[in-house]
Formats: sequence, C-alpha cells, structure tokens
Amino acid sequence: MNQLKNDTFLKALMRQPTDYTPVWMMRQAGRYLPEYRESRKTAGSFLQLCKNAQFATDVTLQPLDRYPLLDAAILFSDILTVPDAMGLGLYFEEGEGPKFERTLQQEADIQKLVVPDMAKLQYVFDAVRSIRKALDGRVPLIGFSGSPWTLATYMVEGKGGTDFLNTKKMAYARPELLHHILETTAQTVIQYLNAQIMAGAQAVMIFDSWGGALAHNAYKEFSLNYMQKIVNGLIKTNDGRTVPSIVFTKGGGLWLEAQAEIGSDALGLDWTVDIGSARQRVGDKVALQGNLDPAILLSTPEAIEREVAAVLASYGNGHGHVFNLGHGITQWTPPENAAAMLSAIRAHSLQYHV
Ligand SMILES: Cc1c2[nH]c(c1CCC(=O)O)Cc1[nH]c(c(CCC(=O)O)c1C)Cc1[nH]c(c(CCC(=O)O)c1C)Cc1[nH]c(c(C)c1CCC(=O)O)C2
Repeated sequence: MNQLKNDTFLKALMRQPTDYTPVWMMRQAGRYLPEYRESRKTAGSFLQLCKNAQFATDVTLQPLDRYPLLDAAILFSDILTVPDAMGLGLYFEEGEGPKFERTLQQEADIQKLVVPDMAKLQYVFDAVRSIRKALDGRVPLIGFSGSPWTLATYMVEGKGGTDFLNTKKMAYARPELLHHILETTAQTVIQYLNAQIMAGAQAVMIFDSWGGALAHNAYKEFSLNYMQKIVNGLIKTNDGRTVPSIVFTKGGGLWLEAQAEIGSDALGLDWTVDIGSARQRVGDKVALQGNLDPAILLSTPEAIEREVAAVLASYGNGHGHVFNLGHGITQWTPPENAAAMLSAIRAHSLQYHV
C-alpha cells in the first residue's frame, strides 16, 4: 500500500544517486500562503489547526498543491506539543509567539516532571495517518520533534527568547536539574517520534533551534548527547531499518564534525555555513540539508536564481544534498518567490547529477 511516486528526498538523505537535487522548505505550510491564513481563520487558531486531523491534513498539502516541485511534505504541528503534553500549558497570544502557563524553575516542579502518556499526543499521530492517506504516495512525509535542549529552553523560560539566561544559569549552577529535564524530555521524544513513525512518518527531523546559543564546551553535554540518544532510540520499521533522520542545530556550524558522529543520516545547515566547506568537513558520513538564507526570498527572482545557483555550485557534483532554506520561510515571503526558488533549483541542479 502507498507506494512512493517520488522518493528523491529519501534517496538524497541516504546519499544515493538522484536525477536532481530534491527540495522542501522549513515552514512550507504557513502564513506566507493566503490559503493557510484562510484555513487558520476557519479553524479559529493555530493550535486548532494542529489538533484537528482534517485541518492539519489540509494545510500540510497546501504547499504541495501550489508547488509541484516540492519533494517532501512535513507534518503540520509544532515542537511545543511535547512540553504541552508534559503539563506546561501551551498557549499563543496573537502576535507574541508561544507561551506556557507554568515554567520549570523550582526544584520541586522539576523533580515532578515525568514522561507523559502518549495518548495526550494522539491528535498528532492521527494527523500523521490522515496526511499519509491524503498524500497517497505523492512524496514522503517528514515527522519531527524539538531537541531536548530547545524544548527545555521553552519549559524553563516559559516563552521564546534569545539569551535563555534562566536555562543557562541552571546549566552552570544546578546541572543535575537541567539534566533531569533533558533526560525526561529525551525519553519523551523517543516515544513521540517512534509513534509518528508507526503512524506513517517516512523520515524524522530533530529541530535544535536554540542549540547555537550554547557555549562551545556546553553544546555536547546539554544538546548533542541527548539528540544522539534519540537517534539511537528510533525504532526499526518492517524492512529492519530506521527511517532516515535529520539533525538541525541552528547556529551549530562550528560543531558539524561532532554532529556527523551521532548516527543521524543528515545534518541541517543554516545560512552562516558554506555548504561546500561543510561537505568537506563531514565527508561521506552524512547528507546535508540546506541552506539558502530565507531573507533572499524577499528579494527578486533574479537574485533568488543567482543565490540558488551559488548554493548548488558550492555543494558541487554528486548526491547527498537536500536543498532547503537555512531556517523557516518568513511570513512576508511573496509566494511567487518561493516558486522562483523551486524552478531555479530544478534547472540548476540537473548538471550536478549526470
Ligand atoms: C522553534 C520552533 C517552534 N516550532 C517549530 C520550531 C523549530 C523550527 C524553527 O526553529 O523554526 C517547528 C514547526 N512549527 C511549525 C511547523 C510545521 C511544519 C512546517 O514546517 O511547515 C514546524 C516544523 C508550524 C508553525 N508554528 C508556528 C506557526 C505560526 C502560527 C500562526 O499561524 O500564527 C506555524 C505555521 C508558531 C510557532 N511555533 C514556535 C514559534 C517560536 C512560533 C511563533 C513564531 C512564528 O509564528 O513563526 C516554536
């Protein structure tokens, strides 16, 4: 059932030959699309889109219907469903980003943290099943989770941020408390991703959006080690393999060699890294995903084509590259500029796959 009609993305993740460089866009279902804004209005809120399988399916497929050149779908959900299930109370205030009703700052609250019953996340697994059915093998479906470090920053701070001072203070003053949060979250994420895989996710991505905020000698201890645990905890599917995995530490370009050792199939790159140099540094250990600056999509089709060509040329000949943005597409992107990027990738990438 459900034979894949386009497996270019999965092949590239496994560093197998493909005819062209496959592509998907982080946040490809989102506010830059008028059809998304319409669905959100009908659903009432972003969280209602996530919690209703039919809405989640509709918005997951919107970018694929608009852009036939996309090679993967990503589950419409959020990394913060996990801390929500762990009891922190996720909510969104219009124009302010995510917030939590409770935080993990008091020792007593931290000691009480446990792996939640996956039934609390059943709506996510229902969405995965529904999306797989609707895709009918068009392209593979990516499941995802936040990294324990990135989720911990939200749980400790109670909101998004840039400096994460409470979380970092805990790392230095009470490391055993932060390790308890990270370990409990890692065990939760293992169960969560495995349930997504059992529901039909054909690849998984771990978003370590705030790993780049860690000090050089803290990154491994507080972020990378926990992502390694997760990658090692992924279940084998019917064919005796694990589904391909992608690890993305935003701002993590200094640590690519270490990231390439944890057993994931691919590394995500933000735009601060030259992808050709990254390829030399990781050798044939992992595929690379990235890494166009999403701000380029605010410019002109000519500039977009030039910058796309530069990323492809930097990676060079051969397989193992999944084209993507270096972070999520911004809500101010004109949809036709995303189309220009996708056409440019297809046109310019053929020469590197002969
Ligand atoms: C840090 C993080 C979050 N969520 C996510 C991350 C990791 C990736 C990254 O670094 O960007 C991951 C995420 N969030 C969303 C997806 C859906 C799949 C896709 O990529 O299309 C994915 C993979 C939908 C979303 N998640 C969110 C939206 C916007 C909600 C809306 O419609 O208002 C979407 C489409 C909300 C969200 N969710 C989060 C923030 C900080 C915000 C507010 C900022 C913003 O609005 O962009 C947390």
